[in-house]
Amino acid sequence: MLKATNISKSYNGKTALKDVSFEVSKGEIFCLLGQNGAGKTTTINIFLGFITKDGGQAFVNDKEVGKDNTNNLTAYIPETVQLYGNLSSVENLNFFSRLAGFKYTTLELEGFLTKTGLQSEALHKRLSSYSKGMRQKVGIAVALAKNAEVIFMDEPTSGLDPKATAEFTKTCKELANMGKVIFMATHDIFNAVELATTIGIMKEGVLAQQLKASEIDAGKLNQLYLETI
Ligand SMILES: Nc1ncnc2c1ncn2[C@@H]1O[C@H](COP(=O)(O)OP(=O)(O)OP(=O)(O)O)[C@@H](O)[C@H]1O
Repeated sequence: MLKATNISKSYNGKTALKDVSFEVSKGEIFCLLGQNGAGKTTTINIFLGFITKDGGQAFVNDKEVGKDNTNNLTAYIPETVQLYGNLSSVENLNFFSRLAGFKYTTLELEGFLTKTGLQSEALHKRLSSYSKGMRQKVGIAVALAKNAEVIFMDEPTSGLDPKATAEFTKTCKELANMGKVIFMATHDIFNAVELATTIGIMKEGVLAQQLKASEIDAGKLNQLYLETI
């Protein structure tokens, strides 16, 4: 579903990624930890085709990023989801779905939004009144409406309160149960243990650790993280 083979990337001679390899299967959630500047966002940006790599290969569903068209297979939810504040979530979703080539009825659009846990009272209110967690739900609905197979997220729990984080965790698990792949960069060790199937720890552009989340608890992961970085 998602495969990196020896990906490397430098910026002005400075290594950002070095021989990064991993595989993520259908229904898995991969949480990538690492200090600021470790290379997490660069990894995501290469898979999304936002930047080019210097070496190695990135595959989404056996299609190679940069050679085949992988745009419709992926969705991206940045830390702050950019949407139109003067439009409602239904209107935003309609706009972004059409951009991706999909046309839905209002009922279908409402269905995608409520699937993410958004309250039905909020669906026709302007986005400018939404909290960060609510905006994130609209971002997830866009990924669902686009029928993306792989959802990339950057710092998704940053700035979310504990209830919003719990709702987000529940939604991610539902997406994984639907067969989606979730690949996220995060600093949230506790959420990574709760959410991930696989955890990676990146150090200075190298994927230094890869482990099954079921094999570790938050205390041990925290210790391993501090020993690794
Ligand atoms: N556009 C760019 N130009 C030059 N250097 C860059 C650029 N983008 C990233 N870098 C460098 O590449 C390295 C990896 O950065 P990256 O943003 O991938 O790290 P990160 O792990 O996502 O960090 P953070 O947790 O702060 O988001 C860093 O040394 C960074 O300074």
